[in-house]
Amino acid sequence: MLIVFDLDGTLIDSAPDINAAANAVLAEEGLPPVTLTQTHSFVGMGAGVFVERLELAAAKTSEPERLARMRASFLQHYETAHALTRIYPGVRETLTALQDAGWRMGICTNKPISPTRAVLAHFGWAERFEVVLGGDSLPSRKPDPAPLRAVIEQMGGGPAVYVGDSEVDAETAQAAQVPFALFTEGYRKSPVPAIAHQRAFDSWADLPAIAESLLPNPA
Ligand SMILES: O=C(O)COP(=O)(O)O
Ligand SMILES: [Mg+2]
Repeated sequence: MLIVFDLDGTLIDSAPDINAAANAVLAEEGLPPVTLTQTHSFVGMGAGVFVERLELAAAKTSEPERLARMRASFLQHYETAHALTRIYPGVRETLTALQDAGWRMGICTNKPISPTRAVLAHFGWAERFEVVLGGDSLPSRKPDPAPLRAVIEQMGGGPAVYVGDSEVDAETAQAAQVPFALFTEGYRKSPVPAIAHQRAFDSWADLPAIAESLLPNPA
């Protein structure tokens, strides 16, 4: 029994730090800041797309040189951006409950792998997840199913469940043919019914039963 998690907006509420890193980059360029709500809407497709969206929102234009500068600076700020990040309520307890119930855990995120590892270490989770793939770990990233498939394969295969907060996660799970549990309190942009999912939840305490229900019935 494998359970694979998305990271930003699913296990952790990292948008306040991403927002602060984004606004530090914008300030360096003499550009106006973006709001936390705007940051929510830019997250999901990895850091490269995030900075593209950021530049366009703040400058209204895209300039290759500025974009390259902003990307490099963003990654630098991102590396240590933990102070405002919080684990969602109930996540720690639920991870322990899942482990006790025999689930093995992995992460499939579009966050670059270096800040991913840094934030996991910050929360004492450096060893918590058996396999962790970031948005730049493979040539493709979500919604391509390859990273999710790779996490499952590297964990040895078998029945798996994916847990995420976004349209991108839903699309990834569907393409990988992995049952999907949608955490509704993250950074999704669409109403819950518009996002393909098998089960939805807003309280982490509900996840163990939901995950169980998503496994294929024993023959
Ligand atoms: O960094 C992003 O764009 C999204 O990260 P996530 O895949 O963990 O939600
Ligand atoms: Mg997410």
